[in-house]
Amino acid sequence: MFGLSKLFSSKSVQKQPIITALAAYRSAVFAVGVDEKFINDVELGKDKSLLISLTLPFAAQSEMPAVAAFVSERLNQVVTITACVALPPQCKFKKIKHIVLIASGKGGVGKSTTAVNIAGALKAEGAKVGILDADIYGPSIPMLLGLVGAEPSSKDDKQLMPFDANGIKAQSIGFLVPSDDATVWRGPMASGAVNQLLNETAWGELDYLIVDMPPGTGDIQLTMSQKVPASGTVIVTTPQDLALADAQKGIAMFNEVNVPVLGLIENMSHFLCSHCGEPNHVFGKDGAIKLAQRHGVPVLSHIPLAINIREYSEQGKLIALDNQTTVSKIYADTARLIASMLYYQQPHHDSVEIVITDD
Ligand SMILES: Nc1ncnc2c1ncn2[C@@H]1O[C@H](COP(=O)(O)OP(=O)(O)OP(=O)(O)O)[C@@H](O)[C@H]1O
Repeated sequence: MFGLSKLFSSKSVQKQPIITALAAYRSAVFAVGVDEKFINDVELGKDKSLLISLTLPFAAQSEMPAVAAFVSERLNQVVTITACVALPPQCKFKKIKHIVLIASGKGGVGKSTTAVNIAGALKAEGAKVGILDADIYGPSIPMLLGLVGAEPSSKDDKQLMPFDANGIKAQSIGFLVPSDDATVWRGPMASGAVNQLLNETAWGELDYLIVDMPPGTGDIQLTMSQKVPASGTVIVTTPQDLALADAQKGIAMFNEVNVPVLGLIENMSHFLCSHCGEPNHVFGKDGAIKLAQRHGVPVLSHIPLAINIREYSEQGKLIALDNQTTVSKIYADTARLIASMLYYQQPHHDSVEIVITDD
């Protein structure tokens, strides 16, 4: 997949400076540069510009213009980079490469809004994406994806067909169970229902399945996080002390069940003043950063309190897919970071060899 056979199809291209320039690129997403094994082909255009084609092992297409600008400056030549996304073949569950839980210590912090927009942003970054709404207390994914009233269907009476929302495959516990029933559920019952939904939906091939978890850190959430074969979890919090205290419980819970915490997302982090444009930290400042530092996890993003996030949600549209908005860039940055962390945490990289000598 990442072979070098087709690499440098144009004989007149000098390969080493290109490899060196790509390797020197740095960002939070490409923290160790763009590896030469991602290069698919390099061609010289008629106008002497370089056309580099990459196959990325994680969803990060929207970063290519920045990589191209960097390489272009280094080589003093016009550079265009195109990229497709093909994750390494290992699957976490059936044909699903990664399952990512989106969780929160308390309700109402914007977990579901964040989950659908991360799913949308990963799709926009070139990945095959699904979303599973496991929030038995208040399944809101159907509303957020404009699927209210949709009826689940089955092709063969064995597997449920997922819904298609903007190319994202979606399934919700809300389609199957009235939410009033959920108040009396115990952990094993809830996690059994979610596992059934995970197992009995015809997801097909997915790079990332985002799971919108029920809020909180009780028996239900604990059992679910043990049972779903997740690659990692992202905890959504708001900046208030109470939300942060609950987010801390979330980190402890996932540590207990050995699900890696990829990071925190601080939602409703600040409000941008419509008059002066300055960020106003209505609910407090730096709390998420301090919490993250205490637990050795990163803050993946600070998402503002923005009227258009709520408006898009209420219309069943994904703001992450509207690249005219400032907010969509934040979701895109977050999605690329999550994708990159999932790739680099897998044990398929050349390990660093430590050599101990006598001198
Ligand atoms: N960054 C934001 N800016 C403005 N409004 C937001 C933002 N994030 C979420 N909201 C709004 O806050 C409300 C709650 O969001 P959401 O349903 O995603 O929260 P939740 O944490 O999933 O809730 P629950 O605990 O009930 O599942 C919604 O009206 C949503 O549109």
